[in-house]
Amino acid sequence: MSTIHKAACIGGGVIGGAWVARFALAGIDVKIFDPHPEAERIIGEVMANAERAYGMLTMAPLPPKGKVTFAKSIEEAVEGADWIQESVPERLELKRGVLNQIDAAADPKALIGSSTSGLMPTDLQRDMKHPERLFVAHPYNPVYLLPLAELVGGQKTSRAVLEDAKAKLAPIGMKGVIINKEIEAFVGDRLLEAVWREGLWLIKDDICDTETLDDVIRYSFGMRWAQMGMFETYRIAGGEAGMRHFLAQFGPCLSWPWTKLTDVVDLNDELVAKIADQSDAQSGARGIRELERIRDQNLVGIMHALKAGDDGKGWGSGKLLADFEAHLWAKAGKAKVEVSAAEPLRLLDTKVNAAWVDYNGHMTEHRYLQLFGDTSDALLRLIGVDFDYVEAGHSYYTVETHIRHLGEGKLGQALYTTLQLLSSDAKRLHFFTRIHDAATGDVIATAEQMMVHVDSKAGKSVEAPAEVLAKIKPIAEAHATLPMPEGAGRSVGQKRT
Ligand SMILES: NC(=O)C1=CN([C@@H]2O[C@H](COP(=O)(O)OP(=O)(O)OC[C@H]3O[C@@H](n4cnc5c(N)ncnc54)[C@H](O)[C@@H]3O)[C@@H](O)[C@H]2O)C=CC1
Ligand SMILES: C[N+](C)(C)CC(=O)CC(=O)[O-]
Repeated sequence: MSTIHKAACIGGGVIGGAWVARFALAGIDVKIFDPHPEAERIIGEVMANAERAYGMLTMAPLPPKGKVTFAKSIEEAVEGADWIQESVPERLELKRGVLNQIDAAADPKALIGSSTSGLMPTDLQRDMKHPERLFVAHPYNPVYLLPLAELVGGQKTSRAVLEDAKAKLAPIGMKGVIINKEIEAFVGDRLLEAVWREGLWLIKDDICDTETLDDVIRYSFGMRWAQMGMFETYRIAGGEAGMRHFLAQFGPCLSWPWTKLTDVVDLNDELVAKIADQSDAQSGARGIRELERIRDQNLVGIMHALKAGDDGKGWGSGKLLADFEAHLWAKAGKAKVEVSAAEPLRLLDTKVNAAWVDYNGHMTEHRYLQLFGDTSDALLRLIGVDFDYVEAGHSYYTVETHIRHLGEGKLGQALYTTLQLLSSDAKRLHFFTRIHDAATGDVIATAEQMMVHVDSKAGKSVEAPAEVLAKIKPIAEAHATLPMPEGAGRSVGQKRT
């Protein structure tokens, strides 16, 4: 698999800082050059929000975080890098100067991506000595969560470079889409600019205020667009006759006065003040980092929902997340778990993250089940029941769970889980899992569970194969000597009088 070994980020503002987080959280060392006097603080804050978001996004084993260092010059930053991402302000002359400097100092084989939102790559690469490796890699904010990068080549960009860039983005959880032809603002910003322009008119003409306009988006088509794009959505809107009927019905609207798109609004001081004041009234009570955290948590929730889409196969960005997680599990290899007769298996280490906390201010009940499920998944991987095994048509299904809540999990609290095998046979695994407070070792919850080995295609229980049973045997033998856990075999309730 084609991978990035070392990255350089030139410019570490809103977008550059989030590229740094994307690279570092994928385990890639990053060197940054940004002359801003507060660059380290700003990137540190973006990094903290990104780490918080990844804590919510996935339980898959992220690689050790890449080293993030600051260079004193472009030359120092790009030394040894095989992917260099330019994210300086959107001014052609400035970008050209920076890209020429990168080009002169970098390894000639290093890929150079520009974050530009709309400048043509042909214009950017004009004076470069190795222009074939320059392309636009246009991301979306926040880069560490939104997976898309539009890959756009200029006249001198090699097609192989675009393909290589696309391949190198996959292992960091991103989807590179190669755009056929260069055009200002590419595809995404062409669409966004159209909506933005129309929005400015609606505010200027007092049709609505910024809050109403945002509500119209987020309670309606904004939700649709997260899961299907424009054409698939409108195909459904055409009813059983699909897109042809949709076009026949709504095509005539194109000639109605529904849009002012051909007129550009005059963004004068008066309109700027009007929009800024309305935006302050709408969102000014919260700081930008707080808004970022709210946005990130919502985006994570959307991706989780989409991961379960299409009957669990995953859909759109959720399917991409599932693929990324499978890649992380495969890369991490088999976890080294100590099988001992002295204690249960320690299978999972985690922290209570913000999305797990409910209105009572502590970890909400279904997150306990999630941790118990993640722990039993870790047991299954240990005995060879991994993604390939499940794909081939067999698995273990949970048939019974009894959870006891003995303490609280608070935001940020470090936890670990342990699992004791109580009994097993050719079909069944019966085990007892504890969630511990990592600081004290105290048990805050337990679950007793039974799993049955199944032929998932036939939909019936069957005996596990010899190689799986052979891996269960040493665990069963070791755990046979452990005392029966307090609480095992309990049922819910009190005696009826
Ligand atoms: N903000 C957004 O939503 C998006 C922005 N982009 C693109 O990303 C690029 C950067 O935009 P933002 O991050 O929003 O701007 P920004 O203003 O937040 O950051 C730009 C950074 O570049 C630094 N810088 C200025 N001159 C430099 C130089 N000579 N060498 C190194 N660093 C230098 C600045 O100190 C600043 O930290 C632009 O091309 C923009 O079009 C792309 C997608 C979304
Ligand atoms: C406003 N913008 C043109 C810089 C936006 C983008 O380029 C993409 C995004 O994140 O919306």
